[in-house]
Amino acid sequence: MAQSTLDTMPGASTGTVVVNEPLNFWAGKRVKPREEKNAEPVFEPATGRVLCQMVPCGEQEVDEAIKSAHAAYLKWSKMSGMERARVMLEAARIIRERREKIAKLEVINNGKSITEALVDIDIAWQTIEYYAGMAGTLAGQHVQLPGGAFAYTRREPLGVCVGIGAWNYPFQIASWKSAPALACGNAMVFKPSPMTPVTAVILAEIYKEAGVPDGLFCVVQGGAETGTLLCQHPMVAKVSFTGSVPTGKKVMEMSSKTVKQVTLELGGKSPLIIFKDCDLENAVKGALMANFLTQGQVCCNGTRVYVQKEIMPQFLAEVVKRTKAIPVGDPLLDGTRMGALISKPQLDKVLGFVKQAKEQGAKVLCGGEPLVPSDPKLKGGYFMSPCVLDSCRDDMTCVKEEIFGPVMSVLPFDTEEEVLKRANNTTFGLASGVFTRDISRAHRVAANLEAGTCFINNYNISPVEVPFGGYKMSGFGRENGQVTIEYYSQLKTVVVEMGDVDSLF
Ligand SMILES: NC(=O)C1=CN([C@@H]2O[C@H](COP(=O)(O)OP(=O)(O)OC[C@H]3O[C@@H](n4cnc5c(N)ncnc54)[C@H](O)[C@@H]3O)[C@@H](O)[C@H]2O)C=CC1
Repeated sequence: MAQSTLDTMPGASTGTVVVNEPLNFWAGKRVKPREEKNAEPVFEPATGRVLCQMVPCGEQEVDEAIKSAHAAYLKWSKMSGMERARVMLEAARIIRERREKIAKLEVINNGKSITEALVDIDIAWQTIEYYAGMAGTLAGQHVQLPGGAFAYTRREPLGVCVGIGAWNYPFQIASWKSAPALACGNAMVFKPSPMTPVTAVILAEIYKEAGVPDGLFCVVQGGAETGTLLCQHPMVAKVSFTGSVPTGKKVMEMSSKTVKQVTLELGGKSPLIIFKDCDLENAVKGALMANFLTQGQVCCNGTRVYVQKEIMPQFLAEVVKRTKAIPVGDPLLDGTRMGALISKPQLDKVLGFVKQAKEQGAKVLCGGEPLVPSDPKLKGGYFMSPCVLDSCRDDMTCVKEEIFGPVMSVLPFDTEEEVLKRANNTTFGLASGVFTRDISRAHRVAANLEAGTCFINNYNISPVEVPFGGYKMSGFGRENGQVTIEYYSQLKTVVVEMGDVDSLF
């Protein structure tokens, strides 16, 4: 078996790691690309250096991976929930044991701070542990019918599921999708984003080491073409996708050809509403949490910050002071709180949003500029200073579109009724938040916000036990929580006659 990247990167620091191991995984091992001709460089965001080559899988490779997953599915789905749970708990244990190394590799490929990456890896093993716990609880129902007849339901897996991931949470997304899939008895073929190909294969190695049948969790590398092959493959029963709205629509359309089930976790432009009766200190902290995690590249970020007029001056003064104090730099250093954006095009796109906001009349209170850290090895990195925009209006591009970078847009409001209307005036509906000390108002606002999640007096808390997913064009289906079992399983009804057939003919 090829060496794991984790073994080849001892003492890794920013600017030193090169990944040479094959990044595909099926039939229980890393698989070299068939041909290298479409290889694309993958960059280390903190330095702009080439980290590895991503070689997309073609039709034959995708087919091999799916067939290998199907063979594993036939074995895995026959095991009891408790048997599956034991293997999954072992996988969770191994991840926990290697959390530092996995987190480091994630940072090197993604650019986020090590502090955040460690949290991501912890959430990953917790997700696997949580769904391992649920595997043994999967059960049907018994229904008594007339004349001694009865029916029962069996909760059965779907088969081979496909996971397609985004680049902002590479290892965590792979875990969020695979854990419930595997708990229910499915197999999964996962395609990471072409920009973050290096950690999903570590998860595949760990599942293998924990004892899943060969092929149960496969990784195929590639971009849109490989994703299309996965969505079109007749042996795939379900696609769970995380990414942008336009790609989500394509995934849904392609999956409809063979009536595959689909879960879509798409983008957002979530509102965070701060009332004058809030605890201001907590509201400011909440606004920072809502905007600046993972350099602002988070789908559920609360990027439209509505602040009641009376407290606007105090809010702005405090939020700007704290935003300016965020340590931006080498993401592998413990003291860093903001690393590099994912790519040069993403950085340019975000800076473009800031420029346009200024043209449309917004006031930059801080940040919004390219940043070159003093450490010379970081001079080619994709850094920018976190930005707070004031004097925003609902019709500005920065308030309407998902920026996916560290840019907070602040908007004033007068009344609850007015702010609810404005907050809901969007095609997105992933998340929302409210800060107030008035308990009735908090729940009334939560009930009236059109979004899959509402945070009261906090923001961006996503424990595995609670469902996560969107309203409106932010998608459908859920990840995490008990309900996700329903998105990775199907019910079979078995009707049992105990007497004679009462035929009408
Ligand atoms: N809501 C979220 O969590 C995310 C939102 N985004 C938004 O999307 C923008 C573009 O980022 P991308 O990574 O290009 O997002 P994307 O939506 O194009 O890509 C997400 C995943 O889908 C795959 N994919 C692309 N085209 C496909 C197709 N035709 N069929 C099947 N799979 C396909 C990609 O390879 C990747 O794995 C970002 O700037 C950001 O605004 C990006 C990532 C995550």
